[in-house]
Amino acid sequence: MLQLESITKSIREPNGQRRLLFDGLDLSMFESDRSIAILGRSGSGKSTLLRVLAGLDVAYEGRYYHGQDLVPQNSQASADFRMKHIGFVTQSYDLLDDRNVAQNVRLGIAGRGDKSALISQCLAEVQLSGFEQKRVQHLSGGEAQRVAIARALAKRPNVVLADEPTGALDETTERGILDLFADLQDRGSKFIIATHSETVAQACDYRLVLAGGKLVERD
Ligand SMILES: Nc1ncnc2c1ncn2[C@@H]1O[C@H](COP(=O)(O)OP(=O)(O)OP(=O)(O)O)[C@@H](O)[C@H]1O
Repeated sequence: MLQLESITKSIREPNGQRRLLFDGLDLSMFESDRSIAILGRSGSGKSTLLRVLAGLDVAYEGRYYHGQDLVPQNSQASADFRMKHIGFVTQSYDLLDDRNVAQNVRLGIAGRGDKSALISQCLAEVQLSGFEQKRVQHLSGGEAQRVAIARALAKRPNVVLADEPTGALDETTERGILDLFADLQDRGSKFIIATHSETVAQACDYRLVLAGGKLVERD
């Protein structure tokens, strides 16, 4: 369903030298896969990999397929691809402070018109019914995380990418988010999660480690 083939990407270090971040990296997520954890030490490229998968970073060599289609490597076409197929929960949630919860979830839905029923349904899915009018700066970390997830789910994406989704949360809240992910997977959503958390990794079907510019399987 998603396939990265021989992805190569280099970055420029602060000292001006180029470093090979991805060195012929391959990744396959099949229709039957529910969740993949991407592990690896800090700086190994996990967030960059998610940005490539989201079509946000198109500066790479190699091929990225979504189904039979090659994912485009120009910004406008890859933005269309992302809007259609990918839900992205970033490390910092990226909620807009000057809008309420419903308006933030609305940002994840394409097209015009009243989407309030869909917004309420998405909020119900993350156990935030009734939060529509709440200002985002009044949310707890766990609630903000769930609004970011609701926004990612609103377009009914093929895949949800989550970057360190429980990094700033306590253990109980982390458990709640993982239960929510499991529930969403039961209902057909697929997840690729970059994480340092062993708890999150163990909750995923597959664990891959990003090291030396490639993904290798871990038990
Ligand atoms: N656009 C860019 N230009 C230059 N360097 C970049 C760019 N994007 C990322 N990097 C560098 O690439 C390396 C990988 O960064 P990335 O954030 O993907 O790592 P990570 O594995 O997610 O790290 P962490 O676990 O700390 O979040 C880092 O050294 C980072 O500074």
